[in-house]
Amino acid sequence: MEGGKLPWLLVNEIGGIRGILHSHVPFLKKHFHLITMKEFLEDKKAVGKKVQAIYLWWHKPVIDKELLQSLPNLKVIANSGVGMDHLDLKLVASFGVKMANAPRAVSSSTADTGMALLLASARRLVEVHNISISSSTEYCEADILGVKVAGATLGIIGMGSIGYKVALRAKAFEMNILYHNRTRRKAQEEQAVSATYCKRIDSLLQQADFVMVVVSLTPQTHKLIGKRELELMKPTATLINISRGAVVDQEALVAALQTGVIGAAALDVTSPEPLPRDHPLLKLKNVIITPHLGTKTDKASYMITEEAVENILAALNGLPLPSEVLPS
Ligand SMILES: O=CC(=O)O
Repeated sequence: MEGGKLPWLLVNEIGGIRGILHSHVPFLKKHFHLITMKEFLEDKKAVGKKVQAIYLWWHKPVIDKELLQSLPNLKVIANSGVGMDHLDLKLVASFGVKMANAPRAVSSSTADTGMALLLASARRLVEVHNISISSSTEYCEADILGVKVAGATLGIIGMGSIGYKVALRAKAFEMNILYHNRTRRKAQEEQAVSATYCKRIDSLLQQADFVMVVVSLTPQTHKLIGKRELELMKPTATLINISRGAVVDQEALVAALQTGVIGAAALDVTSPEPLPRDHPLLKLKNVIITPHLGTKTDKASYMITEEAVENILAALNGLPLPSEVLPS
């Protein structure tokens, strides 16, 4: 636990289910003395005084008042992703601690996840995979007919950097693109991806064959897609969620899928994650669920760590943080 002159960086653990990746350790060690939660808890007082930064790896460790109180020299918390809904931003700021996220690193891989879910749901990849590996590989064509993606309409709710990259991909798949966003994108950006702005979410929901939710979770977007919104969608439509589970009213979604109000759902996020093993969503044939795959690719996850290091070093050197997040 020596540490030398490098600043001390607290991480949840190294490797394992909730730990930073082993492959990132050499890079992190060039800049910091790494300390894990386990080491911190073994000698809270001595270690607590030395920690200047925390790197949150997929929401861990949990930041609460008690932890903040035991780290008197903490200057900055960097998050391994873009969504900050798991952090009490006001609480952290009240300790004079800065916060940063990693918006640059995540957009392409998260957009790929959205597109992968769209295609997998449209072409029923999970169902047909199961047929292919079952003992009887016979099937009736009528049972595996999918939805033609080219010419179908995709409605993107939330046209930030991830939504925009989804639109770029959807354009290449010859889809018609509608989007809804608090603020309209510039005309040249709309033209670049051939997207049409819908001021009202309702009109997007009524027209789309695929609705993809890409907004951040905030008090305003909590249960943005509820019973009313699902009922506006086409009975053949698919809902894809790559934002946060709580943006969709999950009970209403289960009912909509069970009763044919909508056709299918493909969810990278749920509430909670993972779902309890007896959850009705896990029993539906017209649902695909992935375990918050979002950004999880080799390059994106390394870039996230690079972005975190950039932010932490800026904070420790009293410089502006490239991706500072302020409490609203
Ligand atoms: O969930 C992914 C992120 O917050 O970047």
